[in-house]
Amino acid sequence: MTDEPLLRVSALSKYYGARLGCEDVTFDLWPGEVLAVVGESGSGKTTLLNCLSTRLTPSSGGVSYRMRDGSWRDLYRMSEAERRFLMRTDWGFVHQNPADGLRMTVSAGANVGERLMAIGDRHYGNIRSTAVDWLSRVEIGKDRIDDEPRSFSGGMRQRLQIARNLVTGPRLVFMDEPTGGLDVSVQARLLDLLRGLVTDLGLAAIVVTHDLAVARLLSQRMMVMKDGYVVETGLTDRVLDDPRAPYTQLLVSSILQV
Ligand SMILES: Nc1ncnc2c1ncn2[C@@H]1O[C@H](COP(=O)(O)OP(=O)(O)OP(=O)(O)O)[C@@H](O)[C@H]1O
Repeated sequence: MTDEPLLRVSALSKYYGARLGCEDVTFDLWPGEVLAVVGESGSGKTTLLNCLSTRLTPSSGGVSYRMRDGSWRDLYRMSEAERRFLMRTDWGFVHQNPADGLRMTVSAGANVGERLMAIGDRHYGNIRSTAVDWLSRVEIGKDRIDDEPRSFSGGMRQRLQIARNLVTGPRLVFMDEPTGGLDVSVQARLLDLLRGLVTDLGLAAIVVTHDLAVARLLSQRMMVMKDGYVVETGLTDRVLDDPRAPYTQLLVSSILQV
C-alpha cells in the first residue's frame, strides 16, 4: 500500500470559448480507487474526463500523475511521446461506443495482442496465449479469437474493448459510460464482469456515467456535477443514501421514483 494518491487534480477548468465546460474541479484519486463522475447531460463529465486523459487541454488548473517509479509528473507539461507512452502502458480508455476503442476490421485476438506488441512483447506464442486468456476472462470463447469485432454483439464488443484495455496491466482506466447503449440485461452482466476485474486487478478508475446504478455498483467514491461545477463529493453509499446537495437529492429521488 502507498500513502500517496495516483492522480492529483487541482482547480481544473475548461472553457470552450466563452462556454463553460467544467470549472474548478479538485480531487485526488488513490491507487485502486474507483471514482464515479455523475450528472445529467451537459454537466461537464466528458469535458472533465477528456481533460484528465489529456485529450483536451484545460483552460486553467493542473493534473499531476504519479509514475511507476514514484515520481510526480505534470500531465500537460509532458511531451507528446511521453503521453503516448503513458497511454500505451499505464492507462486504459473504455469508450461508450466500442467502435471508438477497437479496430473493427482486425481479429479479436489481434485487438488484444497488438496492445501487447505496443509495449514490446514480440513472442507470438505468448501474445496468442495471453490474448486467449484475456478473451476468456471477458467471456469470449476461444473459437471467436479469429473473428472480427464487427461480427460481435454490442455486449461482446464492449467486453473485447475491456480486454484490449486491461491486457497491458494499466494502473488507471478512464471509462466513459461503459454500459451505455446496451440492453439492461447485458448491462447488468457487463457491470458484474467489470466490477470483478477492477477488484481482482486493484485498478484505479474514473467512470463517467449518468446512471446512478453504475456508480453504486462500481465506485467507492462519487462526484456529482451540474452545469460544469462539482456540487457534491463523498463515499458513494453516503452520497446515494444521504445526499446533501439539493441537486443530488433531486437526482437520487427522481431515480428512485422511476
Ligand atoms: N467541443 C465543444 N465545443 C463547445 N462546447 C462544448 C464542446 N464540448 C462540450 N461543450 C459544452 O460543455 C458543456 C459540458 O459538456 P459535456 O459534454 O462535458 O457534458 P456531459 O456531462 O459529458 O454530457 P453528456 O452526458 O451529454 O455527454 C456543455 O454545455 C457543452 O455544450
